[in-house]
Amino acid sequence: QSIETSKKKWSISDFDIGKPLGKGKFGRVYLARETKSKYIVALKVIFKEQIEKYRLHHQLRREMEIQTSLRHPNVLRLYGWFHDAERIFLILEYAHGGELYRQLRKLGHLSERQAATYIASLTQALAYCHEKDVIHRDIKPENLLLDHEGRLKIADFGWSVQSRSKRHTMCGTLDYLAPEMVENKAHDYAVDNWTLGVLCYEFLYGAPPFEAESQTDTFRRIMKIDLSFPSTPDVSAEAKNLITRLLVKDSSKRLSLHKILEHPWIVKNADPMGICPK
Ligand SMILES: Cc1nn(C)cc1-c1nc2c(-c3cnn(Cc4ccccc4)c3)c(Cl)cnc2[nH]1
Repeated sequence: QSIETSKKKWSISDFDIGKPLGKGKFGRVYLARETKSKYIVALKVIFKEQIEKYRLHHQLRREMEIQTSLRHPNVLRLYGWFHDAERIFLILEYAHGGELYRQLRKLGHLSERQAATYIASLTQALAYCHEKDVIHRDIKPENLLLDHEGRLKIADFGWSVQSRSKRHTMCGTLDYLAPEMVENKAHDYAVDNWTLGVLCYEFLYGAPPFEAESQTDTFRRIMKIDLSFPSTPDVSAEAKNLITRLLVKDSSKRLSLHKILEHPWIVKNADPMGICPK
C-alpha cells in the first residue's frame, strides 16, 4: 500500500502527526508519518467551517483536482485527501529543504548559477502546467519549497498559508502580479512569464523589481515598467537581458517559456539536474 498510488481510504488514524510546518487562515500544515509504511508526508488540515464561511469549496475542489493530476519533479505532489466531520486533510509530498524564501533571505541574494537553475526548473514546471491547461500557479517565493536535494517544488494550492518562519506581509502583495492582473483584466498564460522575470530579479538582487513603500506605488511602478538594475550585486548582462525580455507590458511580446530555456544565460548557468552544487 504505497502512499503514492493507493486508492485506500485514508483516515487520521493512519498517520502519526508531528510538528506544525506552516499555518494560515484555512488551517495548518503538519509533518506526519504514515504509520505502516513510515512514509513522511506534509498533512495540510483545512477547517470545513472556514471553507463554508468563505464559500470556497469549488476553489478547493478545483485546486485539489488540479494538484492531484500534476506529476512533475518541480511540482509538489498531492497524494490524496480525506475528511472528518469538521476538517479536510490533504496528504502532500514533504519538502525536506523547507522554504526557498528562507534561503533567499539568509543569503541576501543567490548566485547566477543558483538563480538560473531555479528559473529553469520553474520554467519547465510552468511549461508542463500550461500543457495541462493550468495557468497562474501564483508563483512567488512564498509558494516555493526545496526538497532534500535542493530541487525546487512549486507548493501552492491557491491558499495563502503563512508558514512558521517570520514572514513579511507577503499575502496580498502586488509585487509578483503582471500589469494585466493588477488591472484586473483577463489574464492568460503569459502572466506566468512576467512572474518569472520578477522572480529572476528577486533571486539575483534579493528584492522584487517594483517594490515600493505602498501598494499604490508598487502598482504605479508595475504599470510604468519602472525597472532599474542596482550596481551591486554585479549581475551579468545576459541575466539583465532575460529579465528585460520578460518584464514587458504587452503580454504577447514576453519571451515564451521555451525561449527562456534556450536563453544564453539559462544555457550557460542552469544546472541540468535542477540541483545547483553549492
Ligand atoms: C517550513 C519547512 N521547514 N522545513 C525544514 C521543511 C518545511 C516544509 N514545509 C512544508 C510544507 C508547507 C508548510 N507550510 N506550507 C505553506 C507554505 C507553502 C509554501 C511556502 C511556505 C509555506 C507548506 C509543505 Cl505543503 C510540504 N513540505 C514542507 N516542508
